[in-house]
Amino acid sequence: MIGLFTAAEIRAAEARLLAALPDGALMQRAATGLATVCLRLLGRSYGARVTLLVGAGNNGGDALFAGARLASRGTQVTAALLAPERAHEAGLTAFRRAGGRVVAPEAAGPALERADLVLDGITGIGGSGGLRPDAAALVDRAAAGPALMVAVDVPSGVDADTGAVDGAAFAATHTVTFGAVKPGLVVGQGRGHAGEVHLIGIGLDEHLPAPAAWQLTDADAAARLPLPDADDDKYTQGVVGIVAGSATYPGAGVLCTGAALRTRPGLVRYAGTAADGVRAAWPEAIVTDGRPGDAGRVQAWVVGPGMGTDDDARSVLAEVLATDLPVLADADALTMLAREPDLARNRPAPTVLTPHDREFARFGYGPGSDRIGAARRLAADLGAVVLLKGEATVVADPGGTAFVNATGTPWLATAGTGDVLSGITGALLATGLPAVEAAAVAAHVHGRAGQVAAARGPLIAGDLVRHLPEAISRVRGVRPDRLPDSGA
Ligand SMILES: NC(=O)C1=CN([C@@H]2O[C@H](COP(=O)(O)OP(=O)(O)OC[C@H]3O[C@@H](n4cnc5c(N)ncnc54)[C@H](OP(=O)(O)O)[C@@H]3O)[C@@H](O)[C@H]2O)[C@@H](O)CC1
Ligand SMILES: [K+]
Repeated sequence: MIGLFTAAEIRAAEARLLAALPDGALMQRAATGLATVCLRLLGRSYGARVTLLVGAGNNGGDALFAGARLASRGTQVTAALLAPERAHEAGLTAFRRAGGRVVAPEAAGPALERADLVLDGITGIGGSGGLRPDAAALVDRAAAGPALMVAVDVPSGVDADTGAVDGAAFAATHTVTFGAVKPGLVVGQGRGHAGEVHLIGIGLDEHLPAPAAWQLTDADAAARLPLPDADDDKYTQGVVGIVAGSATYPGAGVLCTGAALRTRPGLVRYAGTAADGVRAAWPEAIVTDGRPGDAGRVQAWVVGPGMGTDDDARSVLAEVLATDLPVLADADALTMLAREPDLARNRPAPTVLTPHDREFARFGYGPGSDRIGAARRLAADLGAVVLLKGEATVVADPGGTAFVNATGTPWLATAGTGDVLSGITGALLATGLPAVEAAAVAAHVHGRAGQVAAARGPLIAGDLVRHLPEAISRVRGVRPDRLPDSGA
């Protein structure tokens, strides 16, 4: 798992490390790693053109030292200094000594128009709020040019902790970040501004606290996806119950049940008024048009997608939440829970809520630009796991542990994809995974399914269900055309 660390946590760790190192050593580590990534991206040093945007802090110092390294290898490097009298002194000396050229921001136009790569060293973890006008103007000019855009540590104008962008910000294609990945690089608007993130180790790890926020890799997700073994039967691999869809709108029931089936628990039961549609689509499911209590034993429930919000729906929701089983509540169930949050508050078994922004807002919290903070707050309030959907979906548990999903794609923003996510999550809850992990792994797999489906063309929700087996195999690192014979 990849730990995500706030600016305050990084500063505290840096302070401990700095005390043990000679002056400037840490910045040299950062600048060396930064110059190495730039050279790799440029593909050459001699004859390449690089322009630095340099602020008055240590972020500018990193850029100047990296610029010095590039200049000494034959790259033409120009630095636009936003505050010449306050630029990092040792960095500027090294830069000039290596043959770097310095210009005022107003005179940076030609250097930006000709640059192969622009290095953004305006602000890093010390930045706050929207970029000031002079910095914003420089960033705008850089964006108009043809260069590869590389951010130093954090794209300037992006909040390192939350990913919030309040005004102008550097839109990077690559971000070279030091010591640890910051949440703001992977969540909210920051994710889109950071581009590909390159982590440079500077020896911080042993000084960092235990992370409160994580990103899963494929290997982390794969380790949590159960594989059947010789002793398993259909009841030992998890039985999930689905309450979704209606007689008039069976679609949500069909998608949710299909997604649960294709996540491969032992058994999927369906209870609800979309029974005919679900039965026709999925002969593998055990279907009743009765109430959840008529469905037979399950180990987790999914309730909500397309079920409506009338009195019947409310009483079915209450019945499911009154069980001592894990429950995933989505869509119409969230609308009802926003009115009556006590139904979900502090149940004896885990509850997972999966709102998108508008559903989240009905609980009265925003979510605003701090998506991790918002998910944590609602989770703590309700004593439930909250999965806040987005391009980078956030999962938080009541204790504050959070996961930011890395596999999202904008193609997932279409009708029915939420029903699919609910089915996947419910199936994983039924296998006994801790609820916060079930939700995080489900978001990961759902995103991979989106990527697999989108690679074939514009996707609809049913494509996600069809491609789930391939997505799960890919997460496991198995190429679908090289799957071993079953039983091998
Ligand atoms: N500690 C270490 O050893 C190591 C640290 N490292 C590096 O240091 C970075 C942190 O450096 P830092 O603390 O100096 O802050 P930094 O990110 O340069 O920002 C301060 C500057 O931003 C400016 N500014 C602020 N808001 C602004 C706005 N809205 N719009 C415009 N400007 C704004 C602010 O202006 P001022 O308020 O002073 O006028 C000041 O000039 C870190 O991200 C990493 O890159 C690495 O080398 C590893 C070793
Ligand atoms: K920066």
